[in-house]
Amino acid sequence: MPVEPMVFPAHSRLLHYVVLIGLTFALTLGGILARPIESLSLFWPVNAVLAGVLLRYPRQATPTGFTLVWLAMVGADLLCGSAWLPALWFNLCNLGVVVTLWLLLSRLPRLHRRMRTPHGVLSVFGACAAAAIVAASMAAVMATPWFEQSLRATWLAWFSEQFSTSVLVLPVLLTAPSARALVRGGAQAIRLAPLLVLLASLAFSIAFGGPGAIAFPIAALLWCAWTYSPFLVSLLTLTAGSTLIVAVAQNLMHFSVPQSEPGVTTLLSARLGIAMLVLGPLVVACVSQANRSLMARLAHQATIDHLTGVLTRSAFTRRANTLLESRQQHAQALPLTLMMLDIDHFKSINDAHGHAVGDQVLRQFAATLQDQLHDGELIARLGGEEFVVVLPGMAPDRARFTAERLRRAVQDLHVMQAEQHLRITVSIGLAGCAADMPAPTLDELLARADQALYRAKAHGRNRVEQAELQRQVM
Ligand SMILES: Nc1nc2c(ncn2[C@@H]2O[C@H](COP(=O)(O)OP(=O)(O)OP(=O)(O)O)[C@@H](O)[C@H]2O)c(=O)[nH]1
Repeated sequence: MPVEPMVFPAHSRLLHYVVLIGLTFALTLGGILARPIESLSLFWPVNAVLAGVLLRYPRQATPTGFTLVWLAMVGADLLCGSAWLPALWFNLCNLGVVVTLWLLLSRLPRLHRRMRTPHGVLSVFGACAAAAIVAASMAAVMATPWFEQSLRATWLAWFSEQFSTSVLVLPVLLTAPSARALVRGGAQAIRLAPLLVLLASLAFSIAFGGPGAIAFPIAALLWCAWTYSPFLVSLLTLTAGSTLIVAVAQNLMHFSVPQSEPGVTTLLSARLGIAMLVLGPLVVACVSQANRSLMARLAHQATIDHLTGVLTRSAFTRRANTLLESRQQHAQALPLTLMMLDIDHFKSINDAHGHAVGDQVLRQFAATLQDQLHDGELIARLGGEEFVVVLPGMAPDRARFTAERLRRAVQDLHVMQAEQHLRITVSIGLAGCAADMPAPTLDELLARADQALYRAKAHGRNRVEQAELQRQVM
């Protein structure tokens, strides 16, 4: 889905444009001051950062916004002493990167644009390559008059720099969690081992040297990729990639490719190699994240009933069995009660008002029960309009009062339907064991509570019936 155009009040739009101009100006100034005199910078992250910001906050991605970005770049360049024509033209090349990335990526569905799918990661790589081709081609047009390099060498230098920088920088901005997600997620401990191994393998790459050494950190990066979030992995690929590029540029890794083709320098070859190297870890990071989310969703679906938000039958069975086993292990076993609850004449609600109203009744019924229960007490939906509650530490005689309270709360419940109040009642059967009695199995408890429930229905509904108390001594 493309990014939707948004309408904002004039003063808010103006403020956003001012922020965009300030950001562009500061980034460009920083980039120029950091680059060696009279040469192309080792990194020019301005274009990728601006594209990332505009993709995340598309309010200013308008013709006016792009023009202001260009003017701010030109202004910063002129301030640093560039001549007018090169400043205008080369910043138009830079703008070409921002606009191409925006045009190609803003049309992607959000999931792909935020690199949550392998398709998204590959699309970002493709868009970075396309943007680098646009900038390199534009720059090469003016290469001969302004550079002492050939057209081919200029094209290759621009392409390799723009491609590698975009591939390293853009994923950080696209995968960065929003402020709201950060607050919701809270502080989380991270496993340090993959990070430490990555740092060690980077140091080893530089110490060992040679062209093959740029691939040494790949194993550690893959370990990071299936351990950390895509955002953290993007930060690590940026750190690892830029460290290696600087190391190659400073000749710390002691290798050089023979310049068989004009313009193909050691740095250019290493830059392209390093850019391609980070593709694998980024894909792995997004696949593992998707896998983790899927597992969490499946676990949630298996545990929580989607309609009422209480436990499912299978989750209830697991937890209730654990409860009964732990009761058995105590020297002084605590009492315990299980209740079966069944809404009366629920079929007639469905028949008279429709299934959707029936669902609403089920939701409000479950919410009413949850309101009445305390921490540690279990509630689950066994199926249809039948629910079960377990009260650990409460003997059936006392639990009867709780059951009565639940019955009255349901009786007082008003479900609004087409401006009418719908009323329901519930029948409850309870069974349990007193303190120091042997723990019955869950199936036994359910069967006894079910018989009590049957009696409650038979005796006129909207009532509580209790099964015989288990009297056997442990
Ligand atoms: N709306 C809705 N209805 C459901 C759901 N699951 C089961 N039902 C309906 O629940 C009704 C259960 O009806 P019965 O078992 O005959 O019981 P009853 O009408 O409550 O009668 P008594 O239990 O004897 O008081 C059936 O009509 C089912 O179709 C659900 O998830 N949503």
